[in-house]
Amino acid sequence: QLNTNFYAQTCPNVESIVRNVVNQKFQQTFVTVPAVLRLFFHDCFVEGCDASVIIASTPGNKAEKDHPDNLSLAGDGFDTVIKAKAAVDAIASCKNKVSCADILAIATRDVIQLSGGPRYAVELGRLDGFTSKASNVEGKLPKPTFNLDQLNAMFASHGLNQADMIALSAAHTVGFSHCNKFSNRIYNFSPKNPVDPTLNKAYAAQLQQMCPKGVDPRIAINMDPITPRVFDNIYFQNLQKGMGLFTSDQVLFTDQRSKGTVNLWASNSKAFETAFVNAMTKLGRVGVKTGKNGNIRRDCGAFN
Ligand code: HEM
Ligand SMILES: [Ca+2]
Ligand SMILES: [Ca+2]
Repeated sequence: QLNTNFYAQTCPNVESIVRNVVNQKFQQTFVTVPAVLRLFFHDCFVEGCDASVIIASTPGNKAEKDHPDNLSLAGDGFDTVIKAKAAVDAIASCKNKVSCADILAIATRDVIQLSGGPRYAVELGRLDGFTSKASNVEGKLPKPTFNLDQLNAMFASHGLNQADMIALSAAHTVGFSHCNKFSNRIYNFSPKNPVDPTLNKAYAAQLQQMCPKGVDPRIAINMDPITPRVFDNIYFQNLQKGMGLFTSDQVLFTDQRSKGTVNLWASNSKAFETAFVNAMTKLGRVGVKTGKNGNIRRDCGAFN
Protein backbone atom coordinates (compact mmCIF):
# COMPACT_ATOMS: atom_id res chain seq x y z
CA GLN A 1 0.00 0.00 0.00
CA LEU A 2 3.07 2.26 0.06
CA ASN A 3 3.74 4.36 -3.01
CA THR A 4 6.30 6.83 -4.25
CA ASN A 5 3.97 9.83 -4.58
CA PHE A 6 1.97 9.39 -1.40
CA TYR A 7 2.24 13.07 -0.44
CA ALA A 8 1.60 14.47 -3.93
CA GLN A 9 -1.63 16.16 -2.77
CA THR A 10 -0.85 16.89 0.90
CA CYS A 11 2.80 17.94 0.89
CA PRO A 12 4.23 17.80 -2.62
CA ASN A 13 7.60 19.24 -1.62
CA VAL A 14 8.27 16.93 1.31
CA GLU A 15 11.24 15.24 -0.34
CA SER A 16 13.05 18.47 -1.13
CA ILE A 17 12.34 19.86 2.35
CA VAL A 18 13.85 16.77 3.98
CA ARG A 19 16.70 16.78 1.50
CA ASN A 20 17.70 20.35 2.46
CA VAL A 21 17.90 19.45 6.13
CA VAL A 22 19.88 16.29 5.40
CA ASN A 23 22.30 18.26 3.22
CA GLN A 24 22.86 20.75 6.03
CA LYS A 25 23.43 18.03 8.61
CA PHE A 26 25.80 16.23 6.23
CA GLN A 27 27.88 19.39 5.82
CA GLN A 28 28.15 19.66 9.59
CA THR A 29 29.12 16.03 10.16
CA PHE A 30 29.62 12.90 8.08
CA VAL A 31 28.28 10.86 11.00
CA THR A 32 24.83 11.84 9.73
CA VAL A 33 25.19 9.18 7.03
CA PRO A 34 25.80 6.04 9.11
CA ALA A 35 23.65 7.38 11.96
CA VAL A 36 20.52 7.76 9.82
CA LEU A 37 21.08 4.52 7.92
CA ARG A 38 21.45 2.42 11.07
CA LEU A 39 18.53 4.18 12.74
CA PHE A 40 16.26 3.15 9.86
CA PHE A 41 17.40 -0.48 10.14
CA HIS A 42 16.90 -0.63 13.90
CA ASP A 43 13.50 0.98 13.50
CA CYS A 44 12.24 -1.45 10.87
CA PHE A 45 13.37 -4.60 12.72
CA VAL A 46 11.46 -3.69 15.90
CA GLU A 47 7.72 -3.10 15.46
CA GLY A 48 8.25 -2.38 11.75
CA CYS A 49 9.24 0.89 10.06
CA ASP A 50 7.12 3.09 12.33
CA ALA A 51 9.57 5.47 14.04
CA SER A 52 9.18 3.53 17.29
CA VAL A 53 12.95 3.77 17.76
CA ILE A 54 12.77 7.58 17.96
CA ILE A 55 10.42 7.70 20.95
CA ALA A 56 12.11 8.97 24.11
CA SER A 57 11.70 7.18 27.42
CA THR A 58 9.33 8.65 29.98
CA PRO A 59 8.98 7.87 33.69
CA GLY A 60 6.32 5.27 32.85
CA ASN A 61 7.92 3.79 29.72
CA LYS A 62 11.46 2.64 28.98
CA ALA A 63 11.56 3.13 25.20
CA GLU A 64 13.36 1.11 22.51
CA LYS A 65 16.21 3.57 22.24
CA ASP A 66 17.29 2.75 25.79
CA HIS A 67 17.73 -0.97 25.15
CA PRO A 68 21.46 -1.88 25.22
CA ASP A 69 21.42 -2.76 21.48
CA ASN A 70 20.28 0.77 20.67
CA LEU A 71 22.48 2.75 23.05
CA SER A 72 25.20 3.03 20.36
CA LEU A 73 22.81 4.62 17.85
CA ALA A 74 24.46 7.95 17.10
CA GLY A 75 22.51 11.04 18.17
CA ASP A 76 22.91 12.63 14.76
CA GLY A 77 20.39 10.18 13.30
CA PHE A 78 17.64 11.20 15.73
CA ASP A 79 18.63 14.84 15.32
CA THR A 80 18.29 14.64 11.54
CA VAL A 81 14.74 13.29 11.75
CA ILE A 82 13.68 15.84 14.36
CA LYS A 83 15.11 18.74 12.34
CA ALA A 84 13.54 17.48 9.12
CA LYS A 85 10.18 17.12 10.85
CA ALA A 86 10.42 20.72 12.06
CA ALA A 87 11.23 21.90 8.53
CA VAL A 88 8.28 19.97 7.07
CA ASP A 89 5.89 21.27 9.73
CA ALA A 90 7.07 24.83 9.10
CA ILE A 91 5.20 24.66 5.77
CA ALA A 92 1.58 25.39 6.60
CA SER A 93 0.07 22.89 4.17
CA CYS A 94 2.43 20.11 5.33
CA LYS A 95 1.95 20.57 9.05
CA ASN A 96 1.06 17.27 10.77
CA LYS A 97 0.69 15.57 7.39
CA VAL A 98 3.95 13.61 7.12
CA SER A 99 4.85 10.73 9.44
CA CYS A 100 8.15 10.50 11.26
CA ALA A 101 8.56 7.01 9.80
CA ASP A 102 8.39 8.42 6.26
CA ILE A 103 10.75 11.28 7.10
CA LEU A 104 13.27 8.69 8.31
CA ALA A 105 12.80 6.67 5.11
CA ILE A 106 13.41 9.75 2.95
CA ALA A 107 16.44 10.84 4.99
CA THR A 108 17.88 7.33 4.70
CA ARG A 109 17.56 7.38 0.91
CA ASP A 110 19.26 10.80 0.91
CA VAL A 111 22.26 9.88 3.07
CA ILE A 112 22.94 6.83 0.92
CA GLN A 113 23.10 9.00 -2.17
CA LEU A 114 25.11 11.75 -0.44
CA SER A 115 27.85 9.26 0.42
CA GLY A 116 28.10 7.98 -3.15
CA GLY A 117 25.52 5.21 -3.11
CA PRO A 118 22.59 4.68 -5.46
CA ARG A 119 19.59 7.01 -5.47
CA TYR A 120 16.21 5.35 -5.54
CA ALA A 121 12.55 6.33 -5.47
CA VAL A 122 11.47 5.94 -1.86
CA GLU A 123 8.10 4.40 -1.08
CA LEU A 124 5.96 6.42 1.36
CA GLY A 125 2.72 6.12 3.31
CA ARG A 126 3.84 4.64 6.65
CA LEU A 127 2.20 5.78 9.85
CA ASP A 128 3.96 6.22 13.19
CA GLY A 129 3.48 3.49 15.77
CA PHE A 130 1.92 3.55 19.21
CA THR A 131 4.40 1.29 21.00
CA SER A 132 8.05 1.67 21.92
CA LYS A 133 9.31 -0.61 24.66
CA ALA A 134 12.92 -1.48 25.42
CA SER A 135 11.77 -4.99 26.34
CA ASN A 136 10.52 -5.53 22.76
CA VAL A 137 14.02 -5.01 21.35
CA GLU A 138 15.50 -8.08 23.00
CA GLY A 139 16.37 -10.67 20.38
CA LYS A 140 15.08 -8.59 17.45
CA LEU A 141 18.40 -7.14 16.27
CA PRO A 142 21.30 -9.19 14.88
CA LYS A 143 24.42 -9.71 16.98
CA PRO A 144 27.89 -9.17 15.51
CA THR A 145 28.71 -12.76 16.51
CA PHE A 146 25.90 -14.27 14.38
CA ASN A 147 26.62 -17.04 11.88
CA LEU A 148 24.92 -17.33 8.49
CA ASP A 149 22.01 -19.43 9.73
CA GLN A 150 21.25 -16.96 12.51
CA LEU A 151 21.46 -14.01 10.11
CA ASN A 152 19.25 -15.72 7.53
CA ALA A 153 16.67 -16.72 10.13
CA MET A 154 16.35 -13.23 11.55
CA PHE A 155 16.11 -11.52 8.16
CA ALA A 156 13.73 -14.19 6.84
CA SER A 157 11.36 -13.42 9.72
CA HIS A 158 10.87 -10.02 8.02
CA GLY A 159 10.52 -11.41 4.51
CA LEU A 160 14.12 -10.69 3.56
CA ASN A 161 16.06 -13.47 1.82
CA GLN A 162 19.77 -14.25 1.96
CA ALA A 163 20.59 -11.96 -0.97
CA ASP A 164 18.72 -9.10 0.72
CA MET A 165 20.60 -9.79 3.96
CA ILE A 166 23.98 -9.75 2.21
CA ALA A 167 23.14 -6.56 0.30
CA LEU A 168 21.95 -4.80 3.46
CA SER A 169 25.03 -5.88 5.39
CA ALA A 170 27.01 -3.72 2.98
CA ALA A 171 25.69 -0.75 4.96
CA HIS A 172 28.85 -1.44 6.96
CA THR A 173 30.73 0.17 4.06
CA VAL A 174 30.29 3.43 6.04
CA GLY A 175 30.34 4.25 9.71
CA PHE A 176 31.91 3.25 12.95
CA SER A 177 32.05 0.52 15.54
CA HIS A 178 33.06 0.60 19.17
CA CYS A 179 35.93 -1.71 20.08
CA ASN A 180 33.90 -3.95 22.39
CA LYS A 181 31.74 -5.11 19.47
CA PHE A 182 34.59 -7.16 17.95
CA SER A 183 37.24 -7.43 20.71
CA ASN A 184 36.43 -11.14 21.07
CA ARG A 185 37.86 -11.66 17.57
CA ILE A 186 41.24 -10.08 18.33
CA TYR A 187 41.90 -11.12 21.96
CA ASN A 188 40.03 -14.18 23.17
CA PHE A 189 38.48 -15.90 20.19
CA SER A 190 39.10 -19.50 21.28
CA PRO A 191 41.52 -21.45 23.50
CA LYS A 192 43.46 -22.54 20.39
CA ASN A 193 43.25 -19.26 18.47
CA PRO A 194 43.25 -16.04 20.49
CA VAL A 195 42.78 -14.23 17.15
CA ASP A 196 39.95 -15.27 14.81
CA PRO A 197 41.73 -17.26 12.07
CA THR A 198 39.35 -15.87 9.41
CA LEU A 199 40.69 -12.37 10.16
CA ASN A 200 43.44 -10.99 7.91
CA LYS A 201 46.69 -11.03 9.95
CA ALA A 202 47.76 -7.47 9.20
CA TYR A 203 44.23 -6.16 9.75
CA ALA A 204 44.03 -8.01 13.07
CA ALA A 205 47.27 -6.34 14.19
CA GLN A 206 45.89 -2.97 13.10
CA LEU A 207 42.70 -3.57 15.06
CA GLN A 208 44.69 -4.56 18.16
CA GLN A 209 46.61 -1.32 17.85
CA MET A 210 43.49 0.83 17.49
CA CYS A 211 41.66 -1.10 20.19
CA PRO A 212 44.16 -2.07 22.89
CA LYS A 213 42.85 -4.09 25.84
CA GLY A 214 41.07 -1.79 28.26
CA VAL A 215 40.58 0.93 25.64
CA ASP A 216 38.23 3.82 26.43
CA PRO A 217 34.78 2.37 25.64
CA ARG A 218 33.90 5.51 23.71
CA ILE A 219 36.56 4.82 21.07
CA ALA A 220 35.06 3.86 17.72
CA ILE A 221 36.84 2.84 14.54
CA ASN A 222 35.90 2.80 10.85
CA MET A 223 34.10 -0.38 9.82
CA ASP A 224 35.40 -0.11 6.24
CA PRO A 225 39.13 0.64 6.66
CA ILE A 226 39.57 1.47 2.95
CA THR A 227 36.71 3.85 2.06
CA PRO A 228 34.97 4.63 5.36
CA ARG A 229 33.11 7.62 3.96
CA VAL A 230 32.03 6.19 0.65
CA PHE A 231 28.99 4.01 0.13
CA ASP A 232 30.54 1.46 -2.23
CA ASN A 233 31.16 -2.25 -2.82
CA ILE A 234 34.63 -2.12 -1.22
CA TYR A 235 32.85 -3.77 1.72
CA PHE A 236 32.72 -7.00 -0.32
CA GLN A 237 36.34 -6.66 -1.50
CA ASN A 238 37.32 -6.32 2.16
CA LEU A 239 35.54 -9.57 2.97
CA GLN A 240 37.54 -11.33 0.24
CA LYS A 241 40.72 -10.21 2.05
CA GLY A 242 39.58 -11.26 5.52
CA MET A 243 38.88 -7.66 6.44
CA GLY A 244 35.29 -7.95 7.60
CA LEU A 245 35.03 -6.36 11.03
CA PHE A 246 32.38 -8.56 12.64
CA THR A 247 31.92 -12.32 12.52
CA SER A 248 28.55 -11.52 10.91
CA ASP A 249 30.38 -9.68 8.09
CA GLN A 250 33.20 -12.14 7.51
CA VAL A 251 30.93 -15.18 7.59
CA LEU A 252 29.31 -13.96 4.37
CA PHE A 253 32.59 -14.86 2.64
CA THR A 254 33.69 -17.85 4.69
CA ASP A 255 30.35 -19.66 4.36
CA GLN A 256 30.17 -21.33 0.94
CA ARG A 257 26.45 -20.59 0.69
CA SER A 258 26.96 -16.82 0.55
CA LYS A 259 30.51 -16.56 -0.84
CA GLY A 260 29.40 -16.50 -4.49
CA THR A 261 27.19 -13.46 -3.91
CA VAL A 262 30.03 -11.66 -2.12
CA ASN A 263 32.38 -12.40 -5.02
CA LEU A 264 29.84 -11.20 -7.56
CA TRP A 265 29.15 -7.91 -5.82
CA ALA A 266 32.84 -7.35 -5.04
CA SER A 267 33.48 -7.28 -8.78
CA ASN A 268 30.24 -5.73 -10.01
CA SER A 269 29.15 -2.58 -8.24
CA LYS A 270 26.12 -2.09 -10.51
CA ALA A 271 24.79 -5.52 -9.60
CA PHE A 272 25.35 -4.71 -5.93
CA GLU A 273 23.55 -1.39 -6.18
CA THR A 274 20.54 -2.97 -7.86
CA ALA A 275 20.34 -5.61 -5.14
CA PHE A 276 20.81 -3.03 -2.40
CA VAL A 277 18.02 -0.77 -3.67
CA ASN A 278 15.73 -3.77 -3.95
CA ALA A 279 16.58 -4.90 -0.41
CA MET A 280 16.17 -1.39 1.06
CA THR A 281 12.75 -1.12 -0.57
CA LYS A 282 11.77 -4.46 0.98
CA LEU A 283 13.20 -3.37 4.35
CA GLY A 284 11.09 -0.22 4.14
CA ARG A 285 7.91 -2.33 3.84
CA VAL A 286 8.51 -4.30 7.04
CA GLY A 287 5.62 -4.06 9.49
CA VAL A 288 4.26 -0.87 7.96
CA LYS A 289 1.30 0.63 9.82
CA THR A 290 -1.72 2.15 8.16
CA GLY A 291 -5.26 3.10 9.16
CA LYS A 292 -6.04 2.89 12.86
CA ASN A 293 -2.78 1.08 13.65
CA GLY A 294 -0.82 4.31 13.52
CA ASN A 295 -0.92 8.08 13.34
CA ILE A 296 1.19 11.09 12.49
CA ARG A 297 3.18 12.18 15.49
CA ARG A 298 3.48 15.88 16.19
CA ASP A 299 6.79 15.30 17.97
CA CYS A 300 8.78 12.34 16.64
CA GLY A 301 10.17 11.70 20.12
CA ALA A 302 6.82 11.45 21.91
CA PHE A 303 3.39 9.89 21.37
CA ASN A 304 0.66 12.46 20.67
C1 HEM B 1 23.57 -8.22 9.32
C2 HEM B 1 23.58 -8.07 10.64
C3 HEM B 1 24.09 -6.83 11.30
C4 HEM B 1 24.80 -6.80 12.44
C5 HEM B 1 25.21 -8.00 13.28
C6 HEM B 1 25.12 -5.43 12.73
C7 HEM B 1 25.83 -4.99 13.83
C8 HEM B 1 26.36 -3.73 13.97
C9 HEM B 1 27.23 -3.31 15.03
C10 HEM B 1 27.66 -4.18 16.19
C11 HEM B 1 27.59 -2.03 14.79
C12 HEM B 1 28.53 -1.17 15.62
C13 HEM B 1 27.77 -0.30 16.56
C14 HEM B 1 28.67 0.50 17.47
O1 HEM B 1 29.56 -0.07 18.11
O2 HEM B 1 28.51 1.72 17.56
C15 HEM B 1 26.94 -1.63 13.57
C16 HEM B 1 27.05 -0.41 12.98
C17 HEM B 1 26.34 -0.01 11.88
N1 HEM B 1 25.38 -0.74 11.22
FE1 HEM B 1 25.02 -2.70 11.46
N2 HEM B 1 24.59 -4.64 11.74
C18 HEM B 1 23.95 -5.45 10.86
C19 HEM B 1 23.22 -5.05 9.74
C20 HEM B 1 23.05 -3.73 9.39
C21 HEM B 1 22.11 -3.28 8.41
C22 HEM B 1 21.13 -4.17 7.66
C23 HEM B 1 22.27 -1.93 8.32
C24 HEM B 1 21.53 -0.94 7.47
C25 HEM B 1 20.88 -1.24 6.36
C26 HEM B 1 23.33 -1.56 9.23
C27 HEM B 1 23.85 -0.31 9.37
C28 HEM B 1 24.88 0.02 10.22
C29 HEM B 1 25.57 1.29 10.18
C30 HEM B 1 25.35 2.39 9.15
C31 HEM B 1 26.47 1.28 11.24
C32 HEM B 1 27.41 2.40 11.66
C33 HEM B 1 26.72 3.27 12.66
C34 HEM B 1 27.49 4.53 13.03
O3 HEM B 1 28.58 4.78 12.53
O4 HEM B 1 26.95 5.31 13.84
N3 HEM B 1 23.76 -2.68 9.88
N4 HEM B 1 26.18 -2.69 13.09
CA1 LIG C 1 9.94 0.41 14.61
CA1 LIG D 1 33.09 2.14 1.80
